[in-house]
Amino acid sequence: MSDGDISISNLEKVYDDGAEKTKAIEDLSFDIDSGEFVGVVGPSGCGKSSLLYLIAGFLETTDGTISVDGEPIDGPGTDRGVVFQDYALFPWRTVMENVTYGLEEQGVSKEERRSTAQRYIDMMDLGGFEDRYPKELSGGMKQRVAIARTLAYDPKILLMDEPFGALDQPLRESLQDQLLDIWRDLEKTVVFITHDVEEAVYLSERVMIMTRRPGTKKTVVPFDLDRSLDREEIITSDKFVTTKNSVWKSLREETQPEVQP
Ligand SMILES: Nc1ncnc2c1ncn2[C@@H]1O[C@H](COP(=O)(O)OP(=O)(O)OP(=O)(O)O)[C@@H](O)[C@H]1O
Repeated sequence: MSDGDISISNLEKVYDDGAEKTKAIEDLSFDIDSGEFVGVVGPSGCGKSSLLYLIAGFLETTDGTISVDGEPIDGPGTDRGVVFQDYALFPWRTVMENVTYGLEEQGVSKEERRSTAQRYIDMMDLGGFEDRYPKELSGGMKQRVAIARTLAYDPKILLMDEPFGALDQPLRESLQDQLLDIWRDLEKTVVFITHDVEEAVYLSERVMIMTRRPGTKKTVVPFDLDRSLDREEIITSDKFVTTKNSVWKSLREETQPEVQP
């Protein structure tokens, strides 16, 4: 049985605010298998966030379809969880109350909510911080709360929009490794947007490079890193370096200003 696969077919997104139309995405087709980790990179403004929010069901497509497990999506659903760069926590709720939020919405009993939330709080190394408020936490901790909150309602698909973009390098690295552990243990499908080519290659099994706006799939680079190795061995391996260079070159073609004749 498929569980968390995504099929995107001839997707188009045009924003129309009445005065102006902006075509953000044009004729994008792409399939993601259940349990796969896919990185998405592309020039600024090429439609990466739009793509993610279309998959999330926050935005309506202008044309084309997005299906999850063969069913066209119809708005947001608990089969898909979104993690934003700016955490989007509820400031008036404690860590525990933030993490139980989705379960409250699902009508889960208080006892079960707390035990489920505790599992993900512990998984994200937040034990002892259950009663803290977001303003009392560092950026890395806030993002761990946001991830725990999303995992708590057990979506099959994690949609991540530059989730580590605001964090410094050591924190980014530790959250990247934590995310890889979660992905392996919980077998989620992950779509991960980033500006950072190294991050995309380190985390993913395939990277989709988008063209400049209107964004579409330029190319997809698949690779197979030896995940039994540690970070340093991976990022210095020939396969990693070659893959990173090929993604970088492809991206650069899209970000360089067009050559005038
Ligand atoms: N609500 C909106 N109304 C009008 N235009 C929009 C809206 N949201 C996004 N756009 C435009 O659509 C295009 C794609 O935006 P989007 O945020 O999806 O790109 P992005 O690749 O995620 O950008 P970045 O890398 O800078 O975050 C941009 O030109 C943007 O200005």
